[in-house]
Amino acid sequence: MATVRQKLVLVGNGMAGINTIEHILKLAPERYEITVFGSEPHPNYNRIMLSYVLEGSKTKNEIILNDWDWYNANGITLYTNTTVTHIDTAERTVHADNGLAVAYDRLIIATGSNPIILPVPGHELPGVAGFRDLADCDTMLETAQRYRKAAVIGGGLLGLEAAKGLLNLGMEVTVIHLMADLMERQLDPIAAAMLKAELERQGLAFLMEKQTAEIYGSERVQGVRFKDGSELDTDFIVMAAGIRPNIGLAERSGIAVKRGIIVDDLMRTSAADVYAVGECVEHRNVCYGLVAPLFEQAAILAKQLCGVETKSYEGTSLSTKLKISGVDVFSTGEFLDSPELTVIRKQDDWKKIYKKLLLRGNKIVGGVLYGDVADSSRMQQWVREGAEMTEGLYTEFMGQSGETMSAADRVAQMADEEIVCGCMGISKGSIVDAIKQHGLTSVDEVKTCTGAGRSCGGCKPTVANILQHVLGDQYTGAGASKAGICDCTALGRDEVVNEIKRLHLTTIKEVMNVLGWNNPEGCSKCRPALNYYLGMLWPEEHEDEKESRFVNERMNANIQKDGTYTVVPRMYGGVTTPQELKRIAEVAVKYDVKMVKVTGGQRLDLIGVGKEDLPAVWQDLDMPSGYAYAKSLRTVKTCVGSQFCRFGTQDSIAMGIRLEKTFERLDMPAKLKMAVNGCPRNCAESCTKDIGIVGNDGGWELYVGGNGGIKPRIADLLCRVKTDDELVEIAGAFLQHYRETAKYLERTSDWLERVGLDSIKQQVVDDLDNRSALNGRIQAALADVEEPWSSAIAETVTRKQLYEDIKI
Ligand SMILES: Cc1cc2nc3c(=O)[nH]c(=O)nc-3n(C[C@H](O)[C@H](O)[C@H](O)COP(=O)(O)OP(=O)(O)OC[C@H]3O[C@@H](n4cnc5c(N)ncnc54)[C@H](O)[C@@H]3O)c2cc1C
Ligand SMILES: NC(=O)c1ccc[n+]([C@@H]2O[C@H](COP(=O)([O-])OP(=O)(O)OC[C@H]3O[C@@H](n4cnc5c(N)ncnc54)[C@H](O)[C@@H]3O)[C@@H](O)[C@H]2O)c1
Ligand code: SF4
Ligand code: FES
Repeated sequence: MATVRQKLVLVGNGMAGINTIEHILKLAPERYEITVFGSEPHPNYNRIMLSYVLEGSKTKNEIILNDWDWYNANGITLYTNTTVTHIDTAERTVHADNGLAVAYDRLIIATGSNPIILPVPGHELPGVAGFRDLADCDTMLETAQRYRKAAVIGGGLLGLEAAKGLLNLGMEVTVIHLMADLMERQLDPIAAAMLKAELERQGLAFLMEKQTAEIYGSERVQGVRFKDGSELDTDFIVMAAGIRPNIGLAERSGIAVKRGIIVDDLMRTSAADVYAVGECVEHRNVCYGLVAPLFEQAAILAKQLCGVETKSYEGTSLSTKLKISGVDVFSTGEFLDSPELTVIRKQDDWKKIYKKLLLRGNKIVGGVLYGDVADSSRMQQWVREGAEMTEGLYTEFMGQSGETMSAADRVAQMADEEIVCGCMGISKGSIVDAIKQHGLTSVDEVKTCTGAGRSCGGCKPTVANILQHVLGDQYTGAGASKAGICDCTALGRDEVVNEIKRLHLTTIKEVMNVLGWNNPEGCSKCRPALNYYLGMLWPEEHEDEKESRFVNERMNANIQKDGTYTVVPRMYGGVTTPQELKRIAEVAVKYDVKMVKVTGGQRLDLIGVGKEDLPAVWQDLDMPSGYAYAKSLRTVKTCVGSQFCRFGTQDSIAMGIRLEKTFERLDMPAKLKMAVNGCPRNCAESCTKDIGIVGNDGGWELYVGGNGGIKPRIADLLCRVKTDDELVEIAGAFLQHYRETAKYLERTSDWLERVGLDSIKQQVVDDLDNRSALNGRIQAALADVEEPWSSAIAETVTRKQLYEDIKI
């Protein structure tokens, strides 16, 4: 006879509660019939990642931790949009706001916290929001579309992440802070001042030591008035002045509460068989607001509920990292100087690096890092185990920082018990064991198997370094050819691009710092690749780092073996005029070029121009650059087509010119060529082009992925279209999809073989929403391109430095 399952009810579908259920499902999957109540309409999601949803580097779907199928597959009954209003501890039943009553044998309360909304006059006006859940995120995203000025009240972790998110959305943001120092609960005044200076540099404004007295406005928020009488005009206010444990339900139901729901070391509340976990809890007079302690509590509670022997919960020593790109700040344990503590400090105002350790007696009790946080995990370890300071540890801390060590050395030096993933409490040793035992080969596999990287994602670069350390050359995340990056990092191309997106990294230096590059300067492989990925991801924000480009792209001309250059002006669609030809001839004579050559792409090449003459040649030609040197659209070769050819069914010249004018100048992963033909006779040879177009009676055929170079490949038919506009739209979607998913230097022919024609068809032809989104993004990127020759002529400094070797 099957055993009857006990009824387990969870109130609160958030991170701590569901983490407890995940443990229970592993420990005793048959033990409970599980019911979950959640006030929000979503399945369990990663609240930490709301900061990334706000800044646009993650979608809402991407932050779902357990989707609807997970609940079904594990036989869990989930009531979303349903708030439990009362617990009858005598009847062992919970009652919800929709009239539902569910009996329990065991009950977990995991109701989290609520943001503190300052009860000042005007706090109920439209335009005042908290930042706690997906609904708040939606409010902020919508507001940023319609309004310009935002104020964030509270300069703690949440306030600063909210402020940076709103800034990235294009708002003017002022942070209003009560205290003299930002993040005064985690940082000392020195680190706080460095942080403020960096955030000001990134564009945030600050009003310090300001106490909000009133929010004013007639229909919606118009401004804030402070106790000192000063005011700030604003269209929107985010309150991020701390959180308060959500204890209303427990209190109403007669369960003992103070600031939080009181629990003992086994997470038991004052009511029989009722447990609590997460931010709603008060344990030994402490309420937590970070996931690491909550996950520790969850693991202990799950064991307790499954009858597995467990240690008791003794509290957690906290460490924090701010999730803002370009700002590396870390704090653990105690962080303020005081007379009874010994301070070890290293401050470098030029490199903007600050490190501090605090000792009570000789025991390490806390510390702060700013600018270089590579030592964070070992520092956390020292504090966690209450390590005694020794000569060896002192030299380790004051000497070579983890940042200047190679990644391999850093990982090799880590002790097995050193925690790599602070959120989930996972050590280097357990990651190494999992890699070896389960044959794991990627960061994602480590995440699925061990949980490391599942919360804030901050440990992923270290996980990648451990994979490389354990697997050596077998780790395919590394190595130039496979990853599209190089040996300066253990991360693969997709991991690097995803992290750039997730962390909103905007410069090459920042990528290398934040993602723990082995070689702090990078190399000739990764620098151009990163420059491309950054420009592709952030077309408006990224400032092209020209010094990271290959020489031909830096010079806007191809260098030849004798040190001279070639100049190829644009001839859209291969069409020129007598006037243009005359000018080209005059320039060729004036600058004594060595040869004038007709290229395979239907234009003219002036070969043998001296470097110092380049700007003058471009100026005299008065034609745009043909990009013959660039990873970009080179030529659009056209046949004669219906304008003149007897067989022509389509105007290939007009279409070729339109395509060239639409897509020229945009950076691509590799060089790119097109051809347009007026009929299937295919005189302009579409089959060997990245995009080859063939006209027929009913419209156009679009071929992709052709190549006529070292590795010839005949293009595949992508689709047939009826109108010119549809053709340009699909070409745009194809190009953007290629830009976003190809490895740097990967031609469309290799890319197509790798990702598959069917998948490309689905993304750029069949999925109309995606097609239009891709077009939106390529248009945004095209809006930012400029003509390089005229820019070089206009910028005197560039001109002198690059072409005349004059140091300025
Ligand atoms: C923007 C943001 C960024 C963050 N970043 C970090 C970070 O980088 N690192 C870190 O460690 N922590 C971070 N945190 C904090 C972290 O997200 C929380 O500590 C964690 O989510 C708390 O988990 P919890 O399960 O206790 O509460 P929650 O995740 O809040 O879950 C509680 C759930 O219970 C529901 N609920 C409440 N009452 C009821 C009821 N009566 N009936 C039914 N359902 C109910 C709520 O709607 C909610 O969905 C961040 C928080 C935010 C908001
Ligand atoms: N990266 C992370 O780890 C991260 C990110 C976001 C949120 N969180 C967590 O979410 C929770 C909420 O974050 P938080 O920043 O709101 O809480 P917090 O308590 O850490 O910070 C609140 C800040 O608001 C300031 N403040 C209070 N009253 C104010 C007033 N009237 N005017 C101006 N400033 C005022 C305080 O001085 C304090 O610095 C915390 O538990 C935090 O740990 C963590
Ligand atoms: S492809 Fe057709 S239209 Fe174009 S030139 Fe050749 S025959 Fe004429
Ligand atoms: S440190 Fe946050 S997920 Fe690993």
